[in-house]
Amino acid sequence: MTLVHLTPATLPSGRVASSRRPSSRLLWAGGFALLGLAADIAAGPVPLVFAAILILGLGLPHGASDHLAAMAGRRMRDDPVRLLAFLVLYLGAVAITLVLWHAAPGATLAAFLALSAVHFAIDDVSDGMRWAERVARGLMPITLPALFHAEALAQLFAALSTSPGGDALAGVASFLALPVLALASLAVVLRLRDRERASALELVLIAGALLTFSPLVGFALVFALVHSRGQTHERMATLHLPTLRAYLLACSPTLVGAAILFASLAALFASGQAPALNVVFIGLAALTVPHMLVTPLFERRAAPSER
Ligand SMILES: CC1=C(/C=C/C(C)=C/C=C/C(C)=C/C=O)C(C)(C)CCC1
Repeated sequence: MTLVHLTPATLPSGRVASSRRPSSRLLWAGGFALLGLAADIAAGPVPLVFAAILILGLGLPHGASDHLAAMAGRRMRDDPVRLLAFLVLYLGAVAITLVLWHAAPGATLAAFLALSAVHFAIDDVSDGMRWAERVARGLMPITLPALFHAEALAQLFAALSTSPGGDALAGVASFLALPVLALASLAVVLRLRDRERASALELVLIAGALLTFSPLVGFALVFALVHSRGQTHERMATLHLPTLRAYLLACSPTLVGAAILFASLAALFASGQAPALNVVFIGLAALTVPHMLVTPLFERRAAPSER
């Protein structure tokens, strides 16, 4: 529901509400979509750079508070052992993912995509069960690009695994794309029935973006503008940080660390010594694995007052 939130204010219940009007949110989304279109038309490395900026700039902040969610309201200096245990487990999950990816790239990419679908399905619907919408929101980013960009998707999946692995996964995505589109249409109808036009429109825009743009650009737009934005606002509410400024300040150690890491990578790219792009991608994907475990494990406990 994130095209629906932008400038938050804390409600008496502790939840975060938006003071942005839907029309202004749509304008923002339209502006980003135009940039995405320009990136796809420019081709070459531009779509990749556009996707990287969007994913890192707008996508990263929602995961930067994972340690705060895990501390469940405690201050770090009050429970350093918990923080240390969290960091060890977090980095351990990253390391295990990297080892698995090295040992069995095809199977690990498949598991990563499945876990991501579950993550989006859990996080991106906040009101009620809505099974059709959950399955659609989970699977759309992975399957819909296969309808009109099957070859590009297969190439990306192959770069992250093996050539036969990439073809097989893109084949599964193509097979699922139409049923997923049908589920998304059902979800739109159900939202319209409930007079929730903003949610219905958001679903239509997600599907439209994933069908239209190249796979990386479409994914980056949906990930940054829908998933990450929604989850940033959820975290702000859960952690009782009413403004974006307060949230970013609370996450600043992670954000500064990430900025140093990505600036070093950019410097390596500039000097021609960078690791292969697929290695960078796999590293980023591995970093999201513990993040995907944090929400179900810790988040609901972080704000007992909201239960
Ligand atoms: C569909 C698709 C991709 C899948 C990305 C996924 C599934 C990312 C998941 C990220 C998560 C779960 C972040 C959590 O916050 C690639 C590889 C970019 C290639 C282009 C198409």
